[in-house]
Amino acid sequence: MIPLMLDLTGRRVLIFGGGDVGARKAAHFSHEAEVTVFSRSFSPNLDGLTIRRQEGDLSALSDEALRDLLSGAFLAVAATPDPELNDRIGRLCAEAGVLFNNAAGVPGDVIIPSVVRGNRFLVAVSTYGRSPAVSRYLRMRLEADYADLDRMIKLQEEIRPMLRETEPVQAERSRILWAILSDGEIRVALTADYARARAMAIERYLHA
Ligand SMILES: C[C@@]1(CC(=O)O)c2cc3[nH]c(cc4nc(cc5[nH]c(cc(n2)[C@H]1CCC(=O)O)[C@@](C)(CC(=O)O)[C@@H]5CCC(=O)O)C(CC(=O)O)=C4CCC(=O)O)c(CCC(=O)O)c3CC(=O)O
Ligand SMILES: NC(=O)C1=CN([C@@H]2O[C@H](COP(=O)(O)OP(=O)(O)OC[C@H]3O[C@@H](n4cnc5c(N)ncnc54)[C@H](O)[C@@H]3O)[C@@H](O)[C@H]2O)C=CC1
Repeated sequence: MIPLMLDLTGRRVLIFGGGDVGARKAAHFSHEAEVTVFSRSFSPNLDGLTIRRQEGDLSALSDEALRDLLSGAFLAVAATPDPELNDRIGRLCAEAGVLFNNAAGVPGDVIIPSVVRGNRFLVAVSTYGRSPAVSRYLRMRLEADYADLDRMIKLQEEIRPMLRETEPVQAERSRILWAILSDGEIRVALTADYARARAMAIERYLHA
């Protein structure tokens, strides 16, 4: 498995099965991709999402009809509770060259990770499918322990060009940026008052 960050704007994503799991997978994609959920029934968790719904029974569909559904899709997720049905969708995806994620059955070529997202960063966590609970646990730990991360990135983004003006030696610029990153008092200030943290960083590390 190799991690990638993909821009799915305008790409078609198909979710088969609209239960709570299908809804979570749909939410993973629907803020960017064109998501269609094909299912016999639809979880209330789908209600707030920007998706297309297509109602129907997958077991009644021929391979030909399923291939038609998949045509033009970038990625498909099988999230029905029937592993045989999910695996059949997976085989058709492999034939058609459509990326495939299986919520229950033979793993596809895509894993949906736990995601920590800020305005300025993105972290994705996987356990290779061995323990989704651990992925979730790590996600929650990262969210709790690095609540100031977005602001730290903003601070680094602001300080870097300032440093380029005042400090000609790259190794020294790097050392200063690391010192700001590991300054506990700046980290604490960042959670409460960005301007104060910024002033502290400039005072301590740029005017030294
Ligand atoms: C392989 C994978 C396939 C895929 O890509 O979907 C997969 C598969 C399976 N999950 C199962 C169970 C649970 N999954 C969750 C939650 C999440 N599952 C997610 C991803 C993945 N799940 C992929 C691997 C990710 C990795 O590599 O770590 C997350 C990260 C992302 C998301 O879904 O959005 C999201 C957490 C989001 C977050 O909160 O951050 C919980 C809830 C909980 O933990 O409370 C439970 C119940 C507890 C438990 O069983 O652990 C079962 C057994 C079903 C059964 O027993 O019937 C299977 C099937 C199997 O194992 O065969
Ligand atoms: N990958 C993951 O993250 C997780 C996977 N699972 C597994 O995912 C599966 C789905 O879980 P839930 O969403 O909770 O189940 P659910 O029973 O709530 O929802 C299943 C959905 O699939 C639809 N469906 C079932 N058969 C269909 C068919 N032949 N044609 C059209 N639609 C059909 C149903 O109408 C329903 O909307 C379960 O097997 C579960 O074990 C469970 C937890 C996490």
